[in-house]
Amino acid sequence: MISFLMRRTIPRCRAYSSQTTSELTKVEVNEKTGVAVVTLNRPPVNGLNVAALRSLEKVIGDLETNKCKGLILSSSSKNIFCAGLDLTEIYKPDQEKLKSLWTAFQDLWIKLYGASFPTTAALNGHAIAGGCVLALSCDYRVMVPNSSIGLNETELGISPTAWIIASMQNVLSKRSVELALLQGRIYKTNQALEIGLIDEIANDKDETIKKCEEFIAKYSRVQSLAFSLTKRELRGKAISELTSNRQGDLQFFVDSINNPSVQKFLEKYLQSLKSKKN
Ligand SMILES: CCCCCCCC/C=C\C=C\CC(=O)SCCNC(=O)CCNC(=O)[C@H](O)C(C)(C)COP(=O)(O)OP(=O)(O)OC[C@H]1O[C@@H](n2cnc3c(N)ncnc32)[C@H](O)[C@@H]1OP(=O)(O)O
Repeated sequence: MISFLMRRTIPRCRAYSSQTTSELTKVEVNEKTGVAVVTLNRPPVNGLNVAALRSLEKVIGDLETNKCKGLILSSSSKNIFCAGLDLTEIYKPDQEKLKSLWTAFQDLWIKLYGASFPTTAALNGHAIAGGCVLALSCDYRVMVPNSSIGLNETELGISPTAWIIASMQNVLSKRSVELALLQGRIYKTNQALEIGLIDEIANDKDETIKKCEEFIAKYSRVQSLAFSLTKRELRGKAISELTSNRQGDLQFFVDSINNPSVQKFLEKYLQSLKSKKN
């Protein structure tokens, strides 16, 4: 359990106190503001396996319980926010693990997208596929230059489900969503800003966090209850639709991943990622 100690005399530079809940997700809470920096920590690329998804979901649940004032999602990697689902878990998958993976991803999205406090993504690097979904589930995105963000699922041979489309529709125009999803497009930082996929560019990781803090501070005069009820009104429909069709959504994912042409693509894709270094 994360405890919130509001010691107002703590100097600014020491305000964040480390409260590690797991090696996979580090949590630091600013004791002055009640804002939590949650850092994804699964090297090398923060690939999302069941343990990583569950760890982040638990942290968000704890932050809810402790009436967190805001969340800044970050990464311990130098140049990668998150490379999406762990591809090794969806290539030649164990069927039970595959189901657990998608169920954990659904659970995490429900918590993050529906969080009752302001949420931000401090994108210190690439945010691809599931990594982009994490960013889109937040209320605000700040990214460093020369990084990539987008949903490349159609390139992988799978199609985004309704709740993922809803997350993108929340942020982009209908036209931009169509182009982004149908083309499986990955955007560079400046292109992402142009279409509204991110909200701001920052020079480095520290600045992404500072800009996220500034965004969250804008809510200091807003009543927490009004904030959470309004957010629920805005986002509740997409969440309810997933909640009432979790099994169907899971089956669609499992069938998509088991499709032989998707498996064939994944084999080549993984090889191409590995051979980049040679
Ligand atoms: C309903 C049915 C459809 C369901 C899905 C639809 C909904 C969509 C929503 C969510 C989507 C979920 C699916 C996914 O998330 S699948 C994951 C897709 N991810 C990617 O395509 C990203 C692939 N990676 C990259 O492009 C690059 O690695 C990059 C992140 C840009 C970083 O590049 P770089 O800094 O050059 O690092 P490397 O490429 O050398 O990578 C370092 C090592 O990490 C391995 N790697 C990379 N990505 C992954 C990954 N996602 N999972 C596991 N491993 C990964 C890479 O192979 C290198 O390994 P090694 O050091 O052993 O060579």
